[in-house]
Amino acid sequence: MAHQPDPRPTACLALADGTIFYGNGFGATGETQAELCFNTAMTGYQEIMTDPSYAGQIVTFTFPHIGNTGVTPEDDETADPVAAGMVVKWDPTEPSNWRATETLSAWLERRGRIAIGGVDTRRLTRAIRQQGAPHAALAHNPDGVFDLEALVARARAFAGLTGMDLAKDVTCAQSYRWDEMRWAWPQGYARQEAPQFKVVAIDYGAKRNILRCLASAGCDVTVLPASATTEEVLAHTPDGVFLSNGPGDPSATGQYAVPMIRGVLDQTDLPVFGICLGHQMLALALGARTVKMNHGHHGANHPVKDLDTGKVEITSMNHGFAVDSQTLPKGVLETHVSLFDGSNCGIRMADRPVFSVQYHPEASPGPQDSFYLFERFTASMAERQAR
Ligand SMILES: NC(=O)CC[C@H](N)C(=O)O
Repeated sequence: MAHQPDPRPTACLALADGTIFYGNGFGATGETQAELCFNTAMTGYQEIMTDPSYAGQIVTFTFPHIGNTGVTPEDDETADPVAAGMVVKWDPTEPSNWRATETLSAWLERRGRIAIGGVDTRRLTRAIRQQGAPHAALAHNPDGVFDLEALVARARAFAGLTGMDLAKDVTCAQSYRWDEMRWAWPQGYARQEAPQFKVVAIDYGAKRNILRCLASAGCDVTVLPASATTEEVLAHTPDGVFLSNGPGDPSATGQYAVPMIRGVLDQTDLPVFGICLGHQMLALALGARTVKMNHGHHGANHPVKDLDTGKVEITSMNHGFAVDSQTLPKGVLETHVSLFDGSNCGIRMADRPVFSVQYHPEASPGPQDSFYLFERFTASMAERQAR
C-alpha cells in the first residue's frame, strides 16, 4: 500500500486494483463506492452531478477548475445530486459568479455527496482509459485516518453496473405534467407559444432540460414512471412517445421497458424519440443488443457524424454502454456514428418516424448543434396529425 504523505490528507480514493490517490476532502464526510468514470466537459459540473444517468458512478473531472462558479438551484437537472461522488484536480475556490447561491462544497455536504480535490486527474484518467472504468471507493475523513485495506475491499465489493437496473431508483414515483415553460433553445429556433402535441415522456432518470426542450418545441409533456405499461402510455392518447436518458445497464432496464415499447410499436403508428438510455431501450425493443464500453463517453465535445447528411455535430455525451450496430435488424438503420471510435450514436426505423440518439441533444451542459432532433420529433407528430 502507498505511504500516506504529510500533511495529512483528508480524503482518499481507492481503486479495486489497490491504487490509492490522496487528496483534500470536501462535501460530505464518510465513504462511498461506485464505478469510476471521467468527464472532459469544461463547464456544467452541477448539471453533471445532478444528471440521474450518473447514478452508481463517481465522476473524475479532467478540467482542472471545478467548483469556482458555485451552484444555483436553476442549474439542477434533478432535485439532488445523483452521481455518487466527485474527483477534481484543484480544491474549489470561493465562487465567483453572480448566480451562485452556495459553494459546491456546502451543496454536496447537504446532499451527502463526497468529493476529493488535489488529485492527479491526468494520471487517474489514464488509468481509467487503460484498465476500463474501475470500481472505486472514496472516503472523506477530516481526521485523516483511513483503513486502506478496508477501502480497497469496499471498491472490490462493488457489484458493477453490468446487470444493474438503476432507473427504478431514480424515476418519478408518480406521473406528472411538466409545467415549467422556461425557454430552453438557442437563438434561431422558433418558440412554440402554445403546446400543439401531447407527448408521454417515460422517466428512466430524465434530465429537466430534456423536458424543457420538449416543452419549448411545442409539446404538452406528461411524465410517466419507468415501469409504465403500454396500456398506461396509450391511456393518455399521446401524439408521440419520448424515452428518456437514465442510469445503469440497458439490458437490465429493458426487462420492463422493452415490452412497453414493443407494445407501442405493435399497436400504434406513433412517433417515438429516445435519448441515451431511451435510445438503448428502443434498440433493444427493435431486436438489437447493447454492450458495455471500456470507459464510455462522458464530455461535451464529442464529434458525431450524421450519416444521412454527412454533417458533423459536436455533442454532449454520457454513456458507458452502447448499441452494437452489428446487431441492428433489417429495417432499422444506423443514422449517426461517433467520430472518436465509430460506435453507434443513432438509429431510425426505415419506414416510420421512430428514432433515437445515444448523445444528449438537450446539452446542459454542452453544445447546441443537435436541437434539430426535437424539431424532427414535433414535425413527425405534425405530419401524423395532418393525415
Ligand atoms: N445518459 C444515459 O442515458 C446513459 C445510458 C446508460 N446508463 C449508459 O451508461 O450507457
